[in-house]
Amino acid sequence: MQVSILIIGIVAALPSGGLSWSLFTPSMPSSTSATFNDRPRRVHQKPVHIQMKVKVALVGLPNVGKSTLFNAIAQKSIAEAKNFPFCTIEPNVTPVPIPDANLLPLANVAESKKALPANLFLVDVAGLVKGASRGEGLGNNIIVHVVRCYADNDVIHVDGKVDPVADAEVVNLELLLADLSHVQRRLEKSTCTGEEREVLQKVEIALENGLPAKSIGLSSEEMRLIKSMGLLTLKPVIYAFNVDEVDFALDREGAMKLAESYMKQLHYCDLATSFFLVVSSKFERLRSEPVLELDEQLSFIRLPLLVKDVLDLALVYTGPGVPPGRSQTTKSHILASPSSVFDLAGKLHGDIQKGFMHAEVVNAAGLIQYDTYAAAKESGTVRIEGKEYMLQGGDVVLIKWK
Ligand SMILES: Nc1ncnc2c1ncn2[C@@H]1O[C@H](COP(=O)(O)OP(=O)(O)OP(=O)(O)O)[C@@H](O)[C@H]1O
Ligand SMILES: [Mg+2]
Repeated sequence: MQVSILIIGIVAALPSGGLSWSLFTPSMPSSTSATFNDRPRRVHQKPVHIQMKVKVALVGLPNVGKSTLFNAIAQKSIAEAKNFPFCTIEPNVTPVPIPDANLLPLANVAESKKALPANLFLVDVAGLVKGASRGEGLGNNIIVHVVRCYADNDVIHVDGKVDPVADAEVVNLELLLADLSHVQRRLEKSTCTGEEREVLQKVEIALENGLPAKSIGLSSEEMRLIKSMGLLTLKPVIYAFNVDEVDFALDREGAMKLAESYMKQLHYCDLATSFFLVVSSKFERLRSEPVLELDEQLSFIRLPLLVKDVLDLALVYTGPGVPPGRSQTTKSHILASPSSVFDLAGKLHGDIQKGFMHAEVVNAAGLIQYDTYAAAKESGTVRIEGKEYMLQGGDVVLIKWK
């Protein structure tokens, strides 16, 4: 079995509009920093409504390593990853747990038998090629665009040579064209009127000029009007530059710098809402259990964490406080943002929402200071909230219902 690495670094567009290094490899100097100053900055646009089931699509040219990365992140050999283009035809989907340092301590406090992390759903789609825009990635919340950087001559490249920027642009253009044809089809319909038509006309002009829809700074109201179309270029993008594992092991900083320079050369890309990682997807040291805790050795698990940050997902917990014997599980949930405690009750069970009386709420970090839920309650750390209470990330919730 080959022992190899997959290490990730990120240059992320911060909500402030600036770009800064955020590196997770311990050997990288924390002072490393870079800013893209050569493009106009736009305000980071967060998606307004997130589904409970968060889907992450891996897109890219054929044979760039999407399925290999999919298997590495899922820690299972699910997708066939072989050295020939269009190996993947039907999409593969797998749940991927979001690593969460709070979950096991909370399960201890709750005396739960099981700890269930919140999952993202990773979707490995067929390779995209020039002129074949079919809207892959529709229905997903975020796109992870896998770009081949590894040079291995034995692995076939659809265009005969490895050129990360040219490859990424082919895919970006395909995403733009898929949206353009989608928007134009909608505009042809007589039912497309008023404000919706105005927004789509704006989007059409942007797309015709090679600009992703998200780059034009649509308001939340405008986003809402066209949300059901699921336009690809409105979704946040994480570029995953898939590099040779040996090169990356020898010079991580060099690989990061190179990836950063690729980002700067992209045209059909909105840098303000784009993020990148450097990965070496040929990671074959699979585990039998999903990875729940952060582990620097297995730093590919940073991808789910980055997705969580980019989509601004809040995690809340249930389980602690339920009398031992009744609940066996401490569970983490991804919330649509913003969500009330009443919404969460509905997600748990219709009867719990129907019979909702009040909720006990405590912050996870506060609760794990105590040995038991009862001790936290006695100390006054646990609050009582009504159904309008808007949940905060890190809330531990016990719903009282009749
Ligand atoms: N970092 C890497 N270094 C070297 N080889 C790699 C790397 N990542 C993937 N490969 C190899 O590239 C080939 C294609 O990988 P994979 O099947 O994952 O691509 P894919 O993008 O899913 O392709 P398709 O679109 O055809 O389904 C495989 O032989 C895989 O082992
Ligand atoms: Mg594949």
